[in-house]
Amino acid sequence: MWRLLFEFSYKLTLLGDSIPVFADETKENHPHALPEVKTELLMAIEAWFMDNSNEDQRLPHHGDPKEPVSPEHLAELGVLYWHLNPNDYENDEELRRIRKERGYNYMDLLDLCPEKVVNYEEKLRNFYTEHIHADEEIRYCLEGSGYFDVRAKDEHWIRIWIKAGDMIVLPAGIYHRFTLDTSNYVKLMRLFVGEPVWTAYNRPQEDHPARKEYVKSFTEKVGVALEAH
Ligand SMILES: CSCCC(=O)C(=O)O
Ligand SMILES: [Fe+2]
Ligand code: NI
Repeated sequence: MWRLLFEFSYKLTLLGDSIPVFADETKENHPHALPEVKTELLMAIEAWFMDNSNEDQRLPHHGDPKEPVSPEHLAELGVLYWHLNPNDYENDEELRRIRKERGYNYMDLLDLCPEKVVNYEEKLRNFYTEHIHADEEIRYCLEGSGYFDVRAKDEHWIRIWIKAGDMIVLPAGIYHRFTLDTSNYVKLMRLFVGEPVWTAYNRPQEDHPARKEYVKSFTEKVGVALEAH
């Protein structure tokens, strides 16, 4: 049953444009507007404000009460999202179109497990150290799951749960970090424009051009508090 629903929602996304799927956008701007229940199926990504506890980073860290974050809110921070079919990524027209439109001509696969990654523990520690990049960070989850945390207004962390089929773009200059969840495994496709540069600049980076540009582009909507970061 759920598998059917999933496949249905995936087919619906194929009907859409190759822009990120947002619930409101689907409802209001498109001629093929979908009823509420189907719209919810399109909102495959789950995101929420994190609590402040120092417990295991691989736990969900929901607030009490839970505070979900919408795809529109993520878009205001410059975070983009698509849901694709992870079982056929080699022939996926939707992926091809996104890559073409956004110039993502480089791609590789990262299997995040101790057997396949040199300095596994150290890499995981670095991923979870708050940082920025000079370019977009584009990740497409093919298997497993994990958390991307991004900084929002007033120093709050938003936790984005990516699972198979979720593709996200973090804009250049956004403070973020990554951790595995309790499933302890993720397989990611990494995309890039041109020769990849994975350099991470740990916070603080207020004078980094990408940071300045990010603050300039995204403060209007998220408020002046971001400037203090
Ligand atoms: C495992 S990919 C996510 C980690 C990260 O932020 C990065 O690679 O820069
Ligand atoms: Fe990163
Ligand atoms: Ni559409």
